[in-house]
Amino acid sequence: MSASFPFSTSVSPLQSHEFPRMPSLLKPRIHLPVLKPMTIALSRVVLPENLKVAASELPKTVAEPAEFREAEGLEVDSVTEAELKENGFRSTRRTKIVCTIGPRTCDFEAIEALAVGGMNVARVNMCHGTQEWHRDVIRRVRRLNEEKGFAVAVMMDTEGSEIHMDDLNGAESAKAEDGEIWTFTVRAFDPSSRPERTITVNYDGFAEDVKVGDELLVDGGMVRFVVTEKIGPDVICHCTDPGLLLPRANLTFWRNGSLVQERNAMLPTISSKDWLDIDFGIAEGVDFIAVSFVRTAEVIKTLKSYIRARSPKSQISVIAKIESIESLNNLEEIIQASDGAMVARGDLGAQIPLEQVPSVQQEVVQLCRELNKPVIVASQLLESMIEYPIPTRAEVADVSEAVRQQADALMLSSESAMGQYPDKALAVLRSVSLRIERWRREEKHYDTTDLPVVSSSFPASISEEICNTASKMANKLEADAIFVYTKTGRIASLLSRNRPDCPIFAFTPTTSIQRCLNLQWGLIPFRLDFSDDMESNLNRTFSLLRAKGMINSGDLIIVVSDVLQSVQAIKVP
Ligand SMILES: Nc1ncnc2c1ncn2[C@@H]1O[C@H](COP(=O)(O)OP(=O)(O)OP(=O)(O)O)[C@@H](O)[C@H]1O
Ligand SMILES: CC(=O)C(=O)O
Ligand SMILES: [K+]
Ligand SMILES: [Mg+2]
Repeated sequence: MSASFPFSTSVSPLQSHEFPRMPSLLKPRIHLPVLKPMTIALSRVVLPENLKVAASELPKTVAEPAEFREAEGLEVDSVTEAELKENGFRSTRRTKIVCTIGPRTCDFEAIEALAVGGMNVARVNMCHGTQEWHRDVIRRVRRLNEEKGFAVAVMMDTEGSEIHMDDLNGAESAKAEDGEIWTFTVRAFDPSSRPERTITVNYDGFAEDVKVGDELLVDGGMVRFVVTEKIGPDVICHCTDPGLLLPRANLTFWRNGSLVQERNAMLPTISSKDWLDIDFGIAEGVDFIAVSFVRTAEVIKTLKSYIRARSPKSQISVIAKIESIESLNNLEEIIQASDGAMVARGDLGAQIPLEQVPSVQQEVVQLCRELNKPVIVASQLLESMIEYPIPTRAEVADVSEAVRQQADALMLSSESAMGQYPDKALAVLRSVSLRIERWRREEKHYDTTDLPVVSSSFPASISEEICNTASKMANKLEADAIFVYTKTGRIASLLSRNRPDCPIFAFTPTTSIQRCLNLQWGLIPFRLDFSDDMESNLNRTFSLLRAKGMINSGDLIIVVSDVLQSVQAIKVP
């Protein structure tokens, strides 16, 4: 596994697409019924956490304390349930979808529409908005889960110490025309006193670090300027590639064809504002924290131990965003230390030549799979859908490629945060994922990847081998599904990592692990209280799922659990 990349340092030209396009015929949007989770009471064995008794020694049923009865039954995301019933579970979507929530999608109805459309994870980006704004969004997602039976996870994305422009005093964008003179400054202004064509930069060392002749790239080259003069805190620039400046757009500067990394490279990965946002995220109980501009594994380890100390019981997963050159040089250690990774192609494409982004994407996706970490492919998947109701053919090809690589999840950014067609963009991700996944199965593109051992202890490596074997068995026997009973989620991940042909029904007792599993490829997470008596667990789940119409008698199920270290092949009675 190679973790270093040879980079050329040339600046690659890429313009924003300016093709005029015709209004087009749209596929009808998919409307799925929203169903309440159904709770069916059945008697069962309740085993206290600290009581270790062989399953065979347990009575088949015991009277249970009242507090357990509440949580009894089987809960699955209501949209997943509808999909399972509609299409049969062999054809459910394996690739997960993360949607960034922004001004266009922040109200309850809009979030609900995204959830109905298949959003698995809602992302809030702390670069934008206030904590209050994000708190409202997070609570709406939680309320939606509670009231309407979704299991949408929440991801908080840190701002990080990137250099960016100000928020344009609330304007949606500003247009920079070819040849115009703009001033980038470290001075701040009141909205009323801001001079025309003047942008405040958030990094105090900015005016000192840039030199006359440097190129200033907005959002990785969507708009370009050249520095013509420096006057104290003001940097006077000449626009060489016109385009739209968006609020808080990222800025990089380049000298003689290389990215300039002077003092900004010394800024901390997690700024003091980020630590406040992290405290906020822990308090709000987010499921994932995505760390921007990670450079080393150390920062991930520090954050993970901070979360453990602040909130020992929380299940927050830390996602490393791969978007800087340094992260590529330390890729393997970073991914190893994290609970997952994101190929953040937006900033990545501003740090390395664009033509190197696809190979880095493939490398990160592959490495994550080897190390058993979920991976998200992010940014500009459907960029043109910010303005247009259908994607370009090239965008569909890009999404297809990420699905073909079997990334765990795809992410919408501006398309869902501030675009005109968030629901249509989501529907495109869904339909392309379904089509490409089916094509891959039909073509029998079976994976022959030999996955390296990831477990560090002997018992863990037994579970790992069981999962590998179970997946192979499922493919060979053309099983309808794999059922996995897991308290920690680990063996569900190990099964997902094998990318088997059939879906994986993951039963787990806690809602936080259920939400967390929602980011991983091919997993259909259910919340279910189960016991150490696998026979009774199975009988119970079979009858619950049969009653819901989600499985049928005669379906072939491969069963794995962290209770029994075994693989079973069972026909649903
Ligand atoms: N909470 C928000 N409030 C206002 N605008 C937002 C919000 N979240 C996102 N946006 C808008 O959507 C755009 C895309 O969102 P995204 O999260 O991808 O941000 P970004 O700043 O481009 O990237 P990064 O993830 O690198 O921070 C942003 O540039 C911004 O214009
Ligand atoms: C998502 C993100 O941070 C990026 O693409 O830069
Ligand atoms: K961010
Ligand atoms: Mg970024």
